[in-house]
Amino acid sequence: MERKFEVVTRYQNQNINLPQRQTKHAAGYDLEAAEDFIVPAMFKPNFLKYLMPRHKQAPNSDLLAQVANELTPVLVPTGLKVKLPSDEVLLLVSRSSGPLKRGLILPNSVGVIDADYYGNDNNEGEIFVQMANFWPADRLIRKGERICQGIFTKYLITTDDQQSSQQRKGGFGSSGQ
Ligand SMILES: O=c1ccn([C@H]2C[C@H](O)[C@@H](COP(=O)(O)OP(=O)(O)OP(=O)(O)O)O2)c(=O)[nH]1
Ligand SMILES: [Mg+2]
Repeated sequence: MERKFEVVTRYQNQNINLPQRQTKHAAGYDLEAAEDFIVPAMFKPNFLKYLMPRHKQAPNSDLLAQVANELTPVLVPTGLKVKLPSDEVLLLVSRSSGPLKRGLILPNSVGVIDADYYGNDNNEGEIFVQMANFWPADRLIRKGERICQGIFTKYLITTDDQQSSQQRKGGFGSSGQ
């Protein structure tokens, strides 16, 4: 059974590089952003004063809505999908330089790319990297910037596992809350 990255249809002919390992024994395949993308700052100075406990006035609801909107992590497109043997998973993890040099983190800690995500009816199995930026200024990620690394591994199931044939229909909450 194959294990390989492929470019999704909507990014064909757009100079998407397939992930590579950087050194002979590197465990991670570095994934690049498929386009320029802004990761908004999580903590904007003008928001912080409203979130501080000593602030006396009730927070303005418009501002709170704006804060909630802007604090939402973004999904950075990679333009990639991954074909996997059915007993394997691709884990997206941070590069150690991400938080240190760019203020960028994966707010979901580890992105889990399931084998049955590949080719799903909803989005073809396109991999997105969930990102947040803890520096106080918005951050422009450039197309081609290496934003995380993917680690292939096997997963185990319980001896009395009940799952049989449920088809995956997408990601990011497709199976419900
Ligand atoms: O960083 C990520 C995490 C997930 N996914 C895709 C692949 C994965 O197979 C699917 C579902 O991920 P997960 O099971 O972690 O999320 P969920 O919230 O449980 O969604 P669902 O209900 O669709 O399983 O979303 C990504 O593209 N990037
Ligand atoms: Mg899930």
